[in-house]
Amino acid sequence: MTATVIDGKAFAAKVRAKVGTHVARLKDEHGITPGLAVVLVGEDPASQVYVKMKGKMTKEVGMLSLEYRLNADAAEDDVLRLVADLNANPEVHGILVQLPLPKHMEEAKVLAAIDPAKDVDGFHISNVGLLATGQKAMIPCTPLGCLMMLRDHHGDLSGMNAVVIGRSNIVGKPMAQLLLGDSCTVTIAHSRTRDLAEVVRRADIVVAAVGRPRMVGAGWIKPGATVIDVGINRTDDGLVGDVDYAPVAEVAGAITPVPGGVGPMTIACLLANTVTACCRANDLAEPDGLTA
Ligand SMILES: NC(=O)C1=CN([C@@H]2O[C@H](COP(=O)(O)OP(=O)(O)OC[C@H]3O[C@@H](n4cnc5c(N)ncnc54)[C@H](OP(=O)(O)O)[C@@H]3O)[C@@H](O)[C@H]2O)C=CC1
Ligand SMILES: Nc1nc(=O)c2c([nH]1)NC[C@@H]1CN(c3ccc(C(=O)N[C@@H](CCC(=O)O)C(=O)O)cc3)C=[N+]21
Repeated sequence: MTATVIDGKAFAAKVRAKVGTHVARLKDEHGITPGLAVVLVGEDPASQVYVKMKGKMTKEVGMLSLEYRLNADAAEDDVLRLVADLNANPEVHGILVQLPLPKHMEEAKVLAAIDPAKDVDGFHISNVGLLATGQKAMIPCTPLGCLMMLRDHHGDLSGMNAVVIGRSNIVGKPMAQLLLGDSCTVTIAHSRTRDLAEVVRRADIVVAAVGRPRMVGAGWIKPGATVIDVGINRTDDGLVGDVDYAPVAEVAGAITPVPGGVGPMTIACLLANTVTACCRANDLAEPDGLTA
């Protein structure tokens, strides 16, 4: 048996098309162009690639794309001032500060400075708290993209056993919250988890967000389980996920590839969140199916 490949690239294109339709409607009917501002501090090559991809796709769906680049040795205050300007700028509906920030900056402080209504990453503690209490929030893009693919593949997720490997604030924890919100029985595993293989073998849904190339092997997977690979690891063999793809695909029921899985969905969800933020800011109806 070979797993169904969940084509994140194709799914992301559909999400972006839907976003584009709404952007056109906001322009035609309300004279509003949703705007996304991306802030990049420093010259990390991977971050530069993502920021470039984000800018290109933002423009493709008809939104305003603003990019701000600061030197790696910029002061934290420079970033805070820029964020304050963007908070006050009516053309900007979404603000993303690319992570990680240089070590001399306090990430939590910078994230807390972003207007929660413009926090399209969903990293502000207000949005984290709203998600945790089941209220309307901005949802982090990577977990949102994973949830969309899972709902599309399974329909109802209620009662399924989900294991999330990784407990970061940007992927693991919000992913677990979303799965709980869809009534999964959720386990969060991390570096101190005992007998990870045995924990993962109980899962109907596995989300791997670790950052260790090909860590999740075929022997960990319950036959027929759905495997979502969030990992992006650059190795000598090129870009690989946290899942040992070929052997796992022999056991799993469905699997996302790397590249072409979660990554493109992350960017599509960023655009979706920007439209959602723009609609909320203007008291307009939100498009269906673009948030959790
Ligand atoms: N496709 C996309 O759009 C995105 C992809 N990514 C990728 O996803 C991966 C995870 O990212 P992120 O959450 O930011 O990473 P972090 O490094 O912040 O978190 C990694 C998590 O994995 C856990 N972990 C590390 N080693 C092990 C192990 N041996 N066994 C079990 N758990 C372990 C850590 O546990 P502990 O907490 O105990 O240290 C931690 O909770 C990376 O490859 C990253 O590049 C990230 C964001 C977006
Ligand atoms: N504030 C903030 N928000 C983020 O969402 C954020 C961030 N900081 N810092 C870095 C991580 C990483 N991330 C990715 C986005 C797209 C792909 C993506 O599209 N990947 C392609 C491959 C691209 C390639 O070849 O490198 C794919 O998987 O098919 C990957 C990773 C967002 N992140």
